Amino acid sequence: MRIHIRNTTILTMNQEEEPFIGDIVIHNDQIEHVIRTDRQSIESIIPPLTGDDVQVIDGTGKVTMPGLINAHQHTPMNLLKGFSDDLKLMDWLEKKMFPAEARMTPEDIYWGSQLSMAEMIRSGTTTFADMYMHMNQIAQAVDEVGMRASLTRGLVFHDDDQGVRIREAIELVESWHGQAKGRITTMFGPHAPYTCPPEPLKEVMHLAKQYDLPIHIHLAETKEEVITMRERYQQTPTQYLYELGLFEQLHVMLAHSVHLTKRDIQYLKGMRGGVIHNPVSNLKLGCGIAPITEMKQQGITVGLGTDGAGSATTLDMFQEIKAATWLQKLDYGDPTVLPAYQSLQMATIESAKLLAIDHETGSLEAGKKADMILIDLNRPHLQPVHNIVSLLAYSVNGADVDTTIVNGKILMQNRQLLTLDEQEVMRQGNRRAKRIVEGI
Ligand SMILES: CSC[C@H]1O[C@@H](n2cnc3c(O)ncnc32)[C@H](O)[C@@H]1O
Ligand SMILES: [Zn+2]
Repeated sequence: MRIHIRNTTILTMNQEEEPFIGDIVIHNDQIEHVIRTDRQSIESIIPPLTGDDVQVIDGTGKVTMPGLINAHQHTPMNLLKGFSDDLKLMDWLEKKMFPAEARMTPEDIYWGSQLSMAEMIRSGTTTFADMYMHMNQIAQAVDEVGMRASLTRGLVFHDDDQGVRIREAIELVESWHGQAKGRITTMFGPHAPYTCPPEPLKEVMHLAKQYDLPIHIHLAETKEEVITMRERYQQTPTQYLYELGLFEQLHVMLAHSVHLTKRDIQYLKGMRGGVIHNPVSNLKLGCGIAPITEMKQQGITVGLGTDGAGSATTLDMFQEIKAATWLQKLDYGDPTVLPAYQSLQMATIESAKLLAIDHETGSLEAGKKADMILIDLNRPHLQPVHNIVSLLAYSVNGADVDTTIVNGKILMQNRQLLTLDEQEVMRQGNRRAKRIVEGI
């Protein structure tokens, strides 16, 4: 099966290549050709593609770019969006989220994750990293819907149930890593320094080494977290992880990383993996501005994620792209800081590096998996077209995405979702959300 996208504006996100007019040919799950037709006729490069096994997409007036990669998510939390706003992180988490999550059934998780997948596909995300519980249900939903995902059983350690959660984390890895035609990968997910004492954290690190898998963890999200860690361990949260050998031994994805000292940034220098910036969630919870410009200057990879819809309130990665660049400009009082292209890199190839799947996705190159989106520029807010990169970073919204393709399969075309029953997902989501939050 081939898909031929004709006469589109292509932004490959490969080594700072400028956008160009061309064609893309997808063969099964892979990109077969990315062809510049502004310089050569397509017929001089490949024979005409015709017949039943070729689907042609007219890309005229559309930009084709790599699918966006949301590197930090809690997909079922979409069911908790908007029920408790304007609270401090710890009040929000401990008084509202944890009690609501304790009421969630495996079916709630299945439908809640699909609600998020519908929103992500609609707004141009093709891959996400998830940390939650009942991960079997999320993996099942990923398999059915067709997205690419890195799945992690979140581990919050209480004395009583440490063994159960670790067993669930191992079961997820053993049952799902490499499944769904290779679209699912897995990691180990100790939740955060303040919920993971040294002994269980060392056990998780040992497992990650044994299975040769990365770690996904929250870090230094609030000032309060820094105070708590100083009281408990006389260390910053980053120093705590560093002293345990985490950055030396493993590929690690660090969500948030807002409150880092200069020395903390030195601890991260040279690490495998890097930092996931979550600017909208950090704004909404009043956490602060992560020092991502400084981290990037030190060679640390910085990707982008929304966090759960419970805090971010939307899963539109185009909002994160804007927030990321604008917050750095504001922080430095300098509009030249974090230019548009770098912000797009964070949402594509840099996030792919964090998920350790940059050999497969994150840029449009022959041989990579066919994960891409088409954005319709035929709208007043996207005209005139002076500069494609500027439009994508500063003017496009998720609702401008026309087509979403993952692993060579079209998940949305002309804004119609093709692999999930959107009405049923919304009906289930609404019904279940009401029951979960009642009385909390
Ligand atoms: C144990 S599964 C993951 C766990 O993380 C919680 N969570 C959601 N958003 C945040 C955040 O911004 N900081 C820390 N923890 C967060 C979620 O409610 C789950 O319980
Ligand atoms: Zn989170």
